[in-house]
Amino acid sequence: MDSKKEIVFIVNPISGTHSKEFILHQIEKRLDHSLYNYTIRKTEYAGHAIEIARQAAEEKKDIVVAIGGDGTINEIGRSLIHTDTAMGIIPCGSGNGLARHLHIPLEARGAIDVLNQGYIKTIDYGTIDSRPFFCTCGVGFDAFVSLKFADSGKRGLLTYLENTLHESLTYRPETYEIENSSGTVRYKAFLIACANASQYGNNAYIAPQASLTDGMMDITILEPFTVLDVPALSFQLFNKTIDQNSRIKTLKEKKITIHRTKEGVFHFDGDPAMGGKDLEVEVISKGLKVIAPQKTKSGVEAFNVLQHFTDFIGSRPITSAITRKHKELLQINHNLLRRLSKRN
Ligand SMILES: Nc1ncnc2c1ncn2[C@@H]1O[C@H](COP(=O)(O)OP(=O)(O)OP(=O)(O)O)[C@@H](O)[C@H]1O
Repeated sequence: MDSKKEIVFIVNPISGTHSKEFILHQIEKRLDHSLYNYTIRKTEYAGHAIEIARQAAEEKKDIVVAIGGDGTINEIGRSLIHTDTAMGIIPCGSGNGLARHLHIPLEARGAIDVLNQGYIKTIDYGTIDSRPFFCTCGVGFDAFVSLKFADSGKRGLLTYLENTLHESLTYRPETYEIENSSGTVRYKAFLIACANASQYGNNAYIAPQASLTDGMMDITILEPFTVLDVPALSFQLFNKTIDQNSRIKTLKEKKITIHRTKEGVFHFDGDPAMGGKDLEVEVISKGLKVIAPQKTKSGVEAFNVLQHFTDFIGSRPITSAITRKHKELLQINHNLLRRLSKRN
């Protein structure tokens, strides 16, 4: 009998901005073929990964690997929860929030090495309005941006930044009530993020204290702020200290209900969905097996700072990459200032 484990790789061809051919080549070259048999499936439409992963779990495959971003991971993860099939990740999205939280290398070779090591850990997941999420979900501005981003037809950090800066100038905070087992509190908020993992992706730590294995959800409430707060908030978002900002309130809960004044959009792992006025958000302890590095190296923080930088500039020669990004950021700043001055 063949004692090798069975892997199904699911490739989302539209995730992120990179070609997937290099990754497929690396799988052929680097995956430990003495341990694994594998098949590769490409998604043909949104939601396809849910079906492929469900079938793989029914067929008792050992591992389903997402080659995509958090949206692909969400589709695969929700078909694998409470099964014996583990999820692997070769990060290939625009943000890669879950992969980054799990310290899975962002380049294919390192991610394949993690599969070869085959260490399995079991993580929590959440649900919002009965839809599973693995990284973050929420209402308010981030849900609104997820809708814009889904409509834009382009992916990537820059598209996200453009949408975010553009929309933040006109977005108005709303009033929400958060109900937990001990009562209900009212907040005026720009956004409410419910986090299983600590970040949205791109090392934007909206809930720096969040753990994937504590059975709890970290809730970050961003109250109304002014343009003057933006630099500190942006810095703290990437510096893992946003919870220290005076405009931020934090809660740790297993289950809440968010009451809104009207129905509208919410997001789960960055994908938008429409929901009613009342949204139940809950964390379910230890529901998904994932393949992840067994130990994170000491000096992870130093590694991350370097990673932020290399992720940002990509693999181009440093000088040309900096010049290109610099020009793009100058253009964004220019547009931002133009809009701000128009409003004043
Ligand atoms: N073949 C396909 N055609 C169109 N859409 C697809 C296809 N396959 C998957 N999708 C959809 O693409 C969406 C985006 O994928 P994903 O989130 O993996 O990439 P990303 O947004 O670039 O990365 P991240 O979420 O990390 O920022 C998913 O929600 C999924 O439903």
